[in-house]
Amino acid sequence: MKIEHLISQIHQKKSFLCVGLDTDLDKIPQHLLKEEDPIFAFNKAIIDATHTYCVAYKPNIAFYEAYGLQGWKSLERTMGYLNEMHPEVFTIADAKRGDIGNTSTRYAKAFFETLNFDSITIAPYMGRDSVEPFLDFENKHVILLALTSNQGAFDFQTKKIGDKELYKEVLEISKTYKNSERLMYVVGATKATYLEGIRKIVPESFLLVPGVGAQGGSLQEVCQYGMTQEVGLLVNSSRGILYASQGLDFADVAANKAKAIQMEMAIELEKLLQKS
Ligand SMILES: O=c1ccn([C@@H]2O[C@H](COP(=O)(O)O)[C@@H](O)[C@H]2O)c(=O)[nH]1
Repeated sequence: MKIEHLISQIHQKKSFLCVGLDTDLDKIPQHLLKEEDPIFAFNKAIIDATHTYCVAYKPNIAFYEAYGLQGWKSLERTMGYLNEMHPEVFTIADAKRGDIGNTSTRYAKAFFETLNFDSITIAPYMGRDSVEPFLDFENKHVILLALTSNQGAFDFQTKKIGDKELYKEVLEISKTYKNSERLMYVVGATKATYLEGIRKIVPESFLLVPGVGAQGGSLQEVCQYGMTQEVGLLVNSSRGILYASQGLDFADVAANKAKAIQMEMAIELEKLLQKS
């Protein structure tokens, strides 16, 4: 998907919400377990209920790989459904891959060609030749982990190399990669105040921001420090939407949760329009 298409969706839907499809058989409503493919049945119900309130879906691949071949089939069906029924939504494979070049190319083919995702999350640790193979694909995007939402982010990402923190080096150096205009970055909502500094290095790049909802990050703070003229944000919520109810009404309750976030986003987008 072209970035202009994503931006136009954000303005049309007044939303920059990404719904995380972290589908866990231990948490989905019991009545779905009798379905032939419970993961897909749950995802389809969630997509049908939430697609008007969000612009992106992010299946976290771990939740599918955990169920082996059946999980992978459910992921394929979910992507097939999204591509056919909602081709306007941006899709993110939260896979956190990255390896030596020829291996990265195979990962890229798996997620961009076989599964037809628009983007994939990548760990930057193996450097340029592990990331650039993913950047070879036109209209596909690489979302590089910069400053993650978890506590462990402080183990390495904020440590200084010389006078600069590692996550800032990731941002600076990755801008020199071939096709770097296809890069986006992950920054946790729990690290919202860091966004001001991050925007000095990547003023226009889209940021995928997980960590609102279950992890306690603030949408308003993320917007205050991270929003650009072109919005530049995709804010993810997974458990806060998916598992708000485990009863028969789960999809309606998920829709209400997504709508509540979308309405807060509409206010932030209105503020942006007022400023310009
Ligand atoms: O820094 C990161 C990077 C990825 N994630 C992923 O996002 C979702 C968050 O789920 P919630 O239920 O909304 O907390 C999940 O798939 C994580 O693996 C992240 O949280 N932080």
